[in-house]
Amino acid sequence: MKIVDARVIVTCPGRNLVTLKIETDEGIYGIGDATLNGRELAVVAYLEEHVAPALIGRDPSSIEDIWQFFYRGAYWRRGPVTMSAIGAVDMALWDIMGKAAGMPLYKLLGGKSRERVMVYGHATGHDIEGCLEEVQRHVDLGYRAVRVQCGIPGIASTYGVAKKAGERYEPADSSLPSENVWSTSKYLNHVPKLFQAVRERFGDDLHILHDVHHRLTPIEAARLGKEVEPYHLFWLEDCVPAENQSAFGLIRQHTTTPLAVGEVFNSIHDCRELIESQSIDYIRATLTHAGGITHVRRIAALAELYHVRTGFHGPTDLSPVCMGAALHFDTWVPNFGIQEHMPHSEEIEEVFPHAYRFEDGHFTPGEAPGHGVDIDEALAAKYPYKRASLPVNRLEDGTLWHW
Ligand SMILES: O=C(O)[C@H](O)[C@@H](O)[C@H](O)[C@H](O)CO
Ligand SMILES: [Mg+2]
Repeated sequence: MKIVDARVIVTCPGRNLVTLKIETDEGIYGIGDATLNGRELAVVAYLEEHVAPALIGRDPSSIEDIWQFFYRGAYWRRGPVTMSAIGAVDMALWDIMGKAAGMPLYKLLGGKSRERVMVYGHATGHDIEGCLEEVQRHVDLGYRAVRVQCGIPGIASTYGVAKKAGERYEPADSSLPSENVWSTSKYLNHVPKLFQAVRERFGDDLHILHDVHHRLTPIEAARLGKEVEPYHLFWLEDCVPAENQSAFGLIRQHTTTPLAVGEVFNSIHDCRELIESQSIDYIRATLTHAGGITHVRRIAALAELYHVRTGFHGPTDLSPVCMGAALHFDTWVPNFGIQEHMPHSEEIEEVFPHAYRFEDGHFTPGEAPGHGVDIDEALAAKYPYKRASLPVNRLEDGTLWHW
């Protein structure tokens, strides 16, 4: 089998999504997700100019060699643009090989380690009461695990809070970056009350997750972790920016609240120190942004040695193609923890028909060969690209902060 074509499809059914389609001389094709929220066209250019032409004529079953070719061969290693491009190629090749073998991807990877994949949903509200209503809605839908994010009194807008109750939270909300305001002290004074209220209303069994979105310093994160210990969070996510990985050691010394990190990581080298020092409990690097299945399974294998489990990033800015492939990976990977799930809009679901199904707080990847996600190109073409940027964040005195 030989690759005869590789094309990039950009569509915006409510948000920009980038898909790589690789076709073979045997009529089998595979697709991969290459979406990098707010920087989509950088990956498109990388794929079109530097990757697609070099794929033509190759044997799609040489997945490892093709991965190494684009990783080592670029000379300029790592980084979100390069690794998202490689991730899309890799996902599409595994899809092709699954289709050629007539097997769902999870079987190619080594078969089922579990019957179904637990996911967490997103409950957001402007205040604690609004948040509790949203948690209730998720519990009614069957979710066993819910991420809770609520507005902070005295701060006009904050990460993770949808504009209206029940609406999807889409951070890339304007053409150029919008500006949010942040106050660490207001946040730290308020947020423990949210978890207390969720526990009081929903009891001990519901898994509660929370995303700090990189905003604290290590000692502040340590304080938060300690204060919320009585509410037994499933995890506290991205409590500090992770460039300084040894900082997690300080947080760890102070708290037993489990820590999750890694949605912005794109290589095993970003994860290594955190995993080897056992400073984290869940690793969030996922297939699109971290070089596809071939690379992320190395990360998962390293993590397994240190009792770290997977908790893949799964916002709407990753397309159903990544979600489908991730659900196969989650079904197979021995050290699975949880999978993030932010439902895509109906328009997006129509553009990307898929075999995966939600039931009772869990997903199954389906039995279709490959990753089981397709793209309706004619429909995709009806939604042209629209520039959208992620916000920036400033402290109340105007200092630019982490968003
Ligand atoms: O935990 C999450 O799902 C993430 O933090 C997202 O909400 C990011 O903000 C988004 O992916 C940026 O593009
Ligand atoms: Mg996050």
